[in-house]
Amino acid sequence: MIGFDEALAILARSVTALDSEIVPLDQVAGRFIAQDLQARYDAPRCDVSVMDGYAVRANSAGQDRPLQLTSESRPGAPFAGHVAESNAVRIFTGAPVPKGADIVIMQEYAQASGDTVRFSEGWGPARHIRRKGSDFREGERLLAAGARLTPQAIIAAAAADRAELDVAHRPRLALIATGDELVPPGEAHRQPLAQPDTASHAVAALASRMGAELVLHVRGRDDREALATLAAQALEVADCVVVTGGASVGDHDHARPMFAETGMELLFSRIAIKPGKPVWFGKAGSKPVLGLPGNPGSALVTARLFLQPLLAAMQGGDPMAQIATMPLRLGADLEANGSRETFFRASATPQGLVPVSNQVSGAQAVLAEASWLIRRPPHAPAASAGCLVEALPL
Ligand SMILES: Nc1nc2c(c(=O)[nH]1)N[C@H]1C(S)=C(S)[C@@H](COP(=O)(O)OP(=O)(O)OC[C@H]3O[C@@H](n4cnc5c(N)ncnc54)[C@H](O)[C@@H]3O)O[C@H]1N2
Ligand code: MOO
Repeated sequence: MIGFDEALAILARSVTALDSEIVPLDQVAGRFIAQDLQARYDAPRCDVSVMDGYAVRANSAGQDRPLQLTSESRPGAPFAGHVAESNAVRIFTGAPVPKGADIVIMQEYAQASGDTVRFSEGWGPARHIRRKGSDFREGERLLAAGARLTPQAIIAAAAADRAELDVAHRPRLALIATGDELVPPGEAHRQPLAQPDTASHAVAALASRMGAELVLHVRGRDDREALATLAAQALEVADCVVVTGGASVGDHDHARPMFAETGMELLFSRIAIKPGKPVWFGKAGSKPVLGLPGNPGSALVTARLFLQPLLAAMQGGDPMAQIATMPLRLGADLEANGSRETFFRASATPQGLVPVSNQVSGAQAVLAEASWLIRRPPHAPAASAGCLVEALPL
C-alpha cells in the first residue's frame, strides 16, 4: 500500500491540462481560467467619493460660515471645475472628487439652504475618498492562470473589463457504476435484493460542481465482458473515466480487469487511507481512469480526495490546492484511528467540527450532515473537544 500524499503526487504528475476555449463571461462560472488576466485601467480611474454629501476643502468646512454651492458631481457626470475655499460641490457616491476638494462630508452633517450649505461638527476624521488606483492599477494581474472562476473571481474578471474569458475545456466524464445489485434510484423498493445506485450520483454531482460534463453515466453488471465493452465505450466518448465498485479483491471485482484490453497502465492501487483503501488509478493512453470503492461513504470521500484534484488538474488548476487542510477546532471528542491515515466525516457546528455518529463506509444517512473531512495521521490517538485538527471542506 502507498500513502495518500504519494498517491496524489503520482496523480498530479500524470495528468495534463485540456486545451482552452473562449467563453462569454456569463458562462464561465466554476471553470478554470487558462491565462493570467491583467487590468486594462486604474480602478478607481480617479479619486471618487465613498459617500453622498459635499466635496469641500477640509479647512473651510470647519469654519462657522456657509459655503457657496457651485455645482454637483455624479458618477459618469463629474464637475470639471475647481473647488475654491468658499465653495462646496454636491457629490454622490462613486462620483469623481473635483479638483481642490480634499474631503467629502456626509450629507447627514450638512444643512443646505438655497445655494449655500453649512456643516455641524462631528463628521470625524474620515475623508470618504477612494484614491485613484487604490483598488488596482492598469497592467496589474487580477487573476492567475489556473484560478477557479468563483463568483468572487468573476467580479475580478469583469472588473478587468473582459466580456469573454479563455477557460479550460470542461472535462468530459464517463461514469460507470458496477454491481449486480444496483438499480436506478426509484426502483430498489420493489425488489428485495436490489440496492439503489447512490454512489455514482454523488460522484456525478461532485464532478459537475468541478466543471465536468457528464457524457456517459451507466450501471454495469458484474460481468467481465460486458464491463469491458462499457470501458471501451467510455474511453471513446470521454476525456476521463470513473468506475465505482468492484475495486476490492473479491471474485466479482472487475473494475480494473475491465480495462485490460484498452492497454490501461495502472499507476497506483491500494492506498493506506480509511475510507478508500481500494482506490486505484491508471491511464488509458492520455486518459485518466479512476476506480473508487463502491461503499457510498468511501466513494464520496475518495471522489473528493482524488477526483476533485484530478478534474482541477485537467483544467489547469492546482491539484494539491484541492486537498489543502486548515486547523479547526473539534466540537466533540474524536476517536483514535488505526494504522491507515483516516478521513473522518464531520459536520460544522458553532462549537466546532463534530464527527458524524456513524463513520462506517457503507453508512449513508449521516452523509447529508457531513460538510468537512478531518484528516488524521496513522495511529492518531483520540482527541478531545476543543483540540485543533486538520480539516478540509467536503
Ligand atoms: N477481503 C477484503 N475485503 C474487502 C477489502 C479488503 O481489503 N479485503 N476492502 C474493503 C473495503 S475497504 C471496501 S471500501 C470495500 C469496497 O469494495 P468494492 O469497491 O469492491 O465495492 P463493492 O464490493 O462493489 O461494494 C461494496 C458495497 O457497496 C455497495 N455499493 C457498490 N456500489 C454502489 C453504488 N454505486 N451505490 C450504492 N452502493 C454501492 C455494494 O452493494 C456493497 O454493499 O471492500 C471491502 N472488502
Ligand atoms: O477503506 Mo473502505 O473504503 O473503508 O470501507
